[in-house]
Amino acid sequence: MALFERSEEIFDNENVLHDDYQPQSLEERDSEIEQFTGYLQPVINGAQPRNIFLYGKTGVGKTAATKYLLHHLEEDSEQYDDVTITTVYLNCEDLTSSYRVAVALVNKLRDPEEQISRTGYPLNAVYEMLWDKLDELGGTILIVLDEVDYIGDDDSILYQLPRARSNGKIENSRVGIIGISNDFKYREKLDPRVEDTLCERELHFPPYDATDLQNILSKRANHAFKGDVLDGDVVPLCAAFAAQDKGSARQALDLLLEAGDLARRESDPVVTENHVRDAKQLLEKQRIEESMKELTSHGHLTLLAVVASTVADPEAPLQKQTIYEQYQDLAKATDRDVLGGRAFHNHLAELSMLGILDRAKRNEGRAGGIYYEYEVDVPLEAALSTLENLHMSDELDLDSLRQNAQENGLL
Ligand SMILES: Nc1ncnc2c1ncn2[C@@H]1O[C@H](COP(=O)(O)OP(=O)(O)OP(=O)(O)O)[C@@H](O)[C@H]1O
Repeated sequence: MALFERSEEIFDNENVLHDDYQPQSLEERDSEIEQFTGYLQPVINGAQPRNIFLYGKTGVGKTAATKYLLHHLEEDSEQYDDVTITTVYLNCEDLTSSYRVAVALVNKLRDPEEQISRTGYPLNAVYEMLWDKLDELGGTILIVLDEVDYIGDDDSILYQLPRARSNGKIENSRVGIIGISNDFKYREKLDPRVEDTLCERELHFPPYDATDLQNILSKRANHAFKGDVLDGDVVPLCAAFAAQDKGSARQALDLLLEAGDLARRESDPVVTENHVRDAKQLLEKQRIEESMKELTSHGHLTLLAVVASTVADPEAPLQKQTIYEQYQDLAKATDRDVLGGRAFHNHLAELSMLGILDRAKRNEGRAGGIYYEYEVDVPLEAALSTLENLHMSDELDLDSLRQNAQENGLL
């Protein structure tokens, strides 16, 4: 008997729900697409392209809209003999300096046999190679720098590229940059000269609400699933969960895919609301586990201290001192050096930044000053089961913690 057999009950084409699938149409983004199209219009007119900056939280369609419009722009430009467009897409996640971006651009533009190595050249030499290649290509060259904030402070490329023509580095081509970021503070951090050029035109993508997400999901679900395998409340529930959280289409699609996958794994003929709820728990647990990998054992103990303090007194608002006392006991119980207050505070801040804890600022009036209250911002079950899977759980009695949590109605 074969170990693997093709299963055909649930999905028609599950790839449609994957992140890298490029949808044929974009739902609920009419006004953004209209504005974006207007910004790209000079390209078709054979004029100097605008530099465009797109921003908005993760999963709200910035990349999808860019790829969708550039595809149409290239296609529609074919009717004009005097317009040639080259588009280059770069995700800057691993490109944390101008040097790296410049090398990546040279290599994207050059043929495979002419690639350059990622080290060993002076920056100016790489820039020269880049100008030569851009000039050789001619026409309009649109460069998408996704996650542009990863480039960091060493961002001379963002100054050089848009000015390459006016500074006489290139003659035959017109270069336009499309920068994309989900870091709202990025703009403020830019050198004013870079900001002026990079953000010549800007476009904000707001989070989706539940109705938007329902429409996006329904369209995809039609292609992804076999007819009649989705219970009526599955798509609305995925949309509602994602809207409550971040308003991200990616999150909603992930949830729908995972729910379908669960139904398939359990050999159920229909995807139901329960699959969605189980999928949500599973994804949350995976997300916490992923984030926890970045933490040290003191970070793990800090989370455990918050969980233990919550279980001990579920109603009490948690301040740093209470959690710190729990943490000290836990660190001693596992034979670790106890961190000082400041270092401990940094762990609380990091857990908040990762979205595992919620940190609320409180103001005690004139005398008391400002302080923070903390609570676990993910399902307690997900936090606890993640902690139970860590090595150090052998050194601690997490069974009784789980039992107490159950007795207090927290699980
Ligand atoms: N309006 C939409 N219609 C159809 N699919 C969409 C829409 N918006 C987003 N998606 C889909 O959601 C997923 C995430 O979108 P996208 O990658 O464009 O988000 P993003 O805003 O660029 O996020 P990030 O900043 O994390 O890269 C993709 O699979 C995309 O196809």
